[in-house]
Amino acid sequence: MGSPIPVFFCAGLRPEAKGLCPAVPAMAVELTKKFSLLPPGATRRAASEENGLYLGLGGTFRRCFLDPAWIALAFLSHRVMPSPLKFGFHDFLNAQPLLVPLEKTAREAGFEIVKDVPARLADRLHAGELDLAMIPSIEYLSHTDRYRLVPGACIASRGAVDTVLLVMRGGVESVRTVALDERSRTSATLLRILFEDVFPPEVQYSRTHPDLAHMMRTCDAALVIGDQGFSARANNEGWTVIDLSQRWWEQTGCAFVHAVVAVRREVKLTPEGLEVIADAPAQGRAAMDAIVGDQVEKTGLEESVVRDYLENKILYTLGEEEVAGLTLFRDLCFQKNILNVRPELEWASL
Ligand SMILES: C=C(O[C@@H]1C=C(C(=O)O)C=C[C@H]1O)C(=O)O
Repeated sequence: MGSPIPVFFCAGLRPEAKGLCPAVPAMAVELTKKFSLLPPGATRRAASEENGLYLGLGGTFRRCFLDPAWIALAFLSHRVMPSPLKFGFHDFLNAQPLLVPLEKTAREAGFEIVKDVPARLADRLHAGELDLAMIPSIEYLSHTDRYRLVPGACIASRGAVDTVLLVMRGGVESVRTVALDERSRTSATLLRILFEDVFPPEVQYSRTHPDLAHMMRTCDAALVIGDQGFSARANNEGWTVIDLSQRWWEQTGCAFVHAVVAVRREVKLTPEGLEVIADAPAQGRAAMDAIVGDQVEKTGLEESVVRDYLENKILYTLGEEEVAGLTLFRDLCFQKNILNVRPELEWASL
């Protein structure tokens, strides 16, 4: 039977929904919300039945049939079925091996995927508009009082990542202005950690739209992340390009964790929810050929580039080495007064 039942139940047991009733706006809203849990076709099935009760659908009511046996089942499933949790995720190329499997399993795990760029996801999670999200790791570290870390999945790298790039017109000593990709929080912080003592002290930072040509016209250097990183190397006008993850690796010998899944402390994850997140890296690996094929078509990049990036450059499992890298990043942020406390990493559990 599955998830359609609660909707029938809601409609059926409300006195105002019985018979050929007029639309009751409040009820329509409630039912419409529940529809996000319905598998495709359920509403059509409901609407095509004869001789029954009326079901709210997008502000109107349609006739549907209600079997008494469904009522009992519906009663039980209705009681245990929560509204979907809003799960924010960025849509960069690097996220696809997690996003593709998560989008497949989201509904049954009780998630609704919401896409945005990393910095906006962080703001939306902070505002309570999202329940959990893949956010820049510095955002998790800055708000450990409000979030817990979800085990299993992350966006990390060990050595060159190819897409977190500092682009400079001249040498580091001549950098006075740096344009920061406005979608980034972690890499902007990593730049400070790696280059604060190397850039001249008067260096000024500004957040801008990630258009490298414009950034380089208006500033001496630019920080770009995500898919724009690929064009930064291709359209290089004699600029110096430094891979920040490679630099981090050379200086620390540690993995770097760019983004993590954080859940608001007041949000309870279900065992299924935790499981699909922890399982996403393996599911992504299993579906890699199809993901690479789709992304080659979507991005126009060479297959070898996409495959190397997704299979070798980006790491998706939040394992021990990634946690060690995240912990070191936290400690350095604390030393540099970017964090004013040195927070413990606290995990989301059942
Ligand atoms: C590796 C990358 O990591 C990204 C860097 C982020 C940041 O700087 O805040 C956020 C999400 C990550 O996906 C990349 O986008 O190239």
